[in-house]
Amino acid sequence: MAAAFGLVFAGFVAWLEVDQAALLSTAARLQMQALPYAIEQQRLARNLEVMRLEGERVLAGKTPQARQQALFIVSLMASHPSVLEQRDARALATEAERFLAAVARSGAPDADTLAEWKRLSQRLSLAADDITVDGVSLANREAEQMGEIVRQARYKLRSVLVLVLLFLGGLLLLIRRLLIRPLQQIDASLAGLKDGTAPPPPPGSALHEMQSVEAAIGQLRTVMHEHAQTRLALEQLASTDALTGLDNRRHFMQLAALEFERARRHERPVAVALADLDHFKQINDRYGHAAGDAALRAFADLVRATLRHADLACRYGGEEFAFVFPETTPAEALVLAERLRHALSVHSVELADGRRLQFSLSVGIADGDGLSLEEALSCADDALYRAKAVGRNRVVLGGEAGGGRVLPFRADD
Ligand SMILES: Nc1nc2c(ncn2[C@@H]2O[C@H](COP(=O)(O)OP(=O)(O)OP(=O)(O)O)[C@@H](O)[C@H]2O)c(=O)[nH]1
Repeated sequence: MAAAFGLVFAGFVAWLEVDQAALLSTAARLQMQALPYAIEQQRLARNLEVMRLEGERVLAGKTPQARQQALFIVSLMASHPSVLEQRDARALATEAERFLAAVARSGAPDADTLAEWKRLSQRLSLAADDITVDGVSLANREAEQMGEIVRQARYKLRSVLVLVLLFLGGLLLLIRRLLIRPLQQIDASLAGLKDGTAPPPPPGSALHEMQSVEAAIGQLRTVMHEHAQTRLALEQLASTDALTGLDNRRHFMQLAALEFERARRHERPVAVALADLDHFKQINDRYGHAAGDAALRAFADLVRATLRHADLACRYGGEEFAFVFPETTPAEALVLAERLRHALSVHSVELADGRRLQFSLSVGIADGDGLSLEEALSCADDALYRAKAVGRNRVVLGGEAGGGRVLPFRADD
């Protein structure tokens, strides 16, 4: 496009240069020929006019001296180089000079002489007019030609201006299509690349360099997406118990500490619980380790289905599980734990050989109010110990909330 524009533009410039040369040569002609010619013709016309006027004086002269003086000037004009150079003027001037010389010699003119002079005078006057017009018309023609060249040049300049505007408009459109829009798309893609989910910029540019950038962003997106997936997977691994899918103990302790801090700051209730599957060793021994694993997974599913979304649950270790119940009083925690215990008591796990396995749960609960997380867990551990001690498959509220007593909370299954 730039090359085409350059060619057309150069053509216009060359065209304008032709006009400029024509203008210069016309101006030179006007200066060197037309104006001197006009001045020469003016001089000739003036001489003929002077001849005519002096001829009038010859005819009107009262004395021979006056007529001779006027005739002398007539002769001077008739022999002027400007008159002699022009054939028609010279002939007319000679004719007038001879006629006036005769008149000057003969004295007072008669009617025929006056009539003859009148004709000669008219011819002199007309010749002077014609010569004046002729001199000016050449200069006029040259001046008109210069005006025409200037007018043409103005049209051409306007055409060049329109061409330049069209080129600039086209250039802007191209820049927008090939550079600005792809850059905006690349910018949007870069802005959304943080999580690796941003789509790569659609191919928007015909420019090779821009396509390379777009392709690089597509690759970067893929790498970042994989990186984000890997990071998520690692975070999951680092915070989740592989067997049950519940939070692991380390992650649980972090979340629980935050929850305790929040409850303490806002003076809100919070409760904790420790749960232990009963006689789990027997399950392993009787049905095998895989059955024990299946039981642990089934219990985790039950936890997820039974507890509220805001409750925290983790595999605390082995067959032991820990819970934090935010915004929950000890009495409400008892209800929650009992709901879980009851759900397990009516649940059975189908083993690989088709047999169904049933097992129970003991839970110790503690009020977190005024305690640290560790203190509350220790209190719940005591309650769990008591639940085991008084027969298992029950929920026990420990600490002061339990009134210093073991409170078996066992519903009828
Ligand atoms: N299958 C399986 N068993 C586990 C896992 N973790 C711990 N155990 C077993 O769980 C059993 C826990 O037994 P104990 O601590 O004696 O307690 P228990 O048999 O449940 O008896 P109580 O707690 O007093 O009711 C051990 O035999 C462990 O090997 C596990 O991930 N999978």
